[in-house]
Amino acid sequence: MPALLQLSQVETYIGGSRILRGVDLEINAGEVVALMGRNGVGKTTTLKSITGMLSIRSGSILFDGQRLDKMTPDARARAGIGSVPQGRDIFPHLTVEENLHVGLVVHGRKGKEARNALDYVYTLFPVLKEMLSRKGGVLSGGQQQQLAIGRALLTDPKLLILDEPTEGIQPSIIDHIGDTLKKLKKEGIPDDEVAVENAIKTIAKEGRLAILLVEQYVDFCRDVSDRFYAMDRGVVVISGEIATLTDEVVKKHLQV
Ligand SMILES: Nc1ncnc2c1ncn2[C@@H]1O[C@H](COP(=O)(O)OP(=O)(O)OP(=O)(O)O)[C@@H](O)[C@H]1O
Repeated sequence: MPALLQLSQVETYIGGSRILRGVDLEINAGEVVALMGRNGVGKTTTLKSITGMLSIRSGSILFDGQRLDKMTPDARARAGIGSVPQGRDIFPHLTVEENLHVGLVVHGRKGKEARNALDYVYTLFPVLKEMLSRKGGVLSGGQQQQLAIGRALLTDPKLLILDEPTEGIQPSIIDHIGDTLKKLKKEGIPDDEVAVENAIKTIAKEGRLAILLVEQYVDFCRDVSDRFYAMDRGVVVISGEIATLTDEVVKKHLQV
């Protein structure tokens, strides 16, 4: 079967600088793939090249048999690319319910189909159902992340793109390495992060959509992903099954 998403030799420029220098990456239907790498290597640029926030200069992006890189961002979303950008992008002055409805309205989902889609989101993120009338802006970082993922799911994507889903949930996790990480892990991680992690696992198990996530937190990636790609200076330097993401690989390609 051909891959759901296939980037071939993608080059993307920002303001005259060649940021992506020939990225090759594939995602199969139902797969969870982690895109990793140190700061500034081009992970977000890769995601933006897929969603259409940035145009590619050369190479190609195929999605579900279509040439994605020729399409507008809107058309890409309609083709089945759902995205939660860094910073989450929820509407702070709209309620949780209104934020979710934006996802439905944009994709013209109504009636029973809309209700079923909402029920699925509430099953994944029960906290959202309890907070329907709250304003998005007053939710915690982790709740906002759940809302943003929930809203993206309502567009019925075939591929969900998440840029740093644990960011803002527990900043210390990103800052600390080694022992601190292990200690944090042993003592348990907060509910919000567990909710996001469990949701990704549930989605993965059901195989109803594929997920591409950019994530700095290696343990989180090991937990939820099937495969990984690591980038350095605008290209993929190593990729493979998540079991091959050894500490050695992490040290060589991911640690600062
Ligand atoms: N608007 C911009 N103008 C100029 N350079 C930019 C711009 N946005 C990003 N860059 C540069 O492009 C490179 C890749 O950035 P990108 O955001 O893709 O990296 P990243 O791997 O996602 O890193 P991070 O983890 O820090 O988000 C960086 O060197 C960055 O400085």
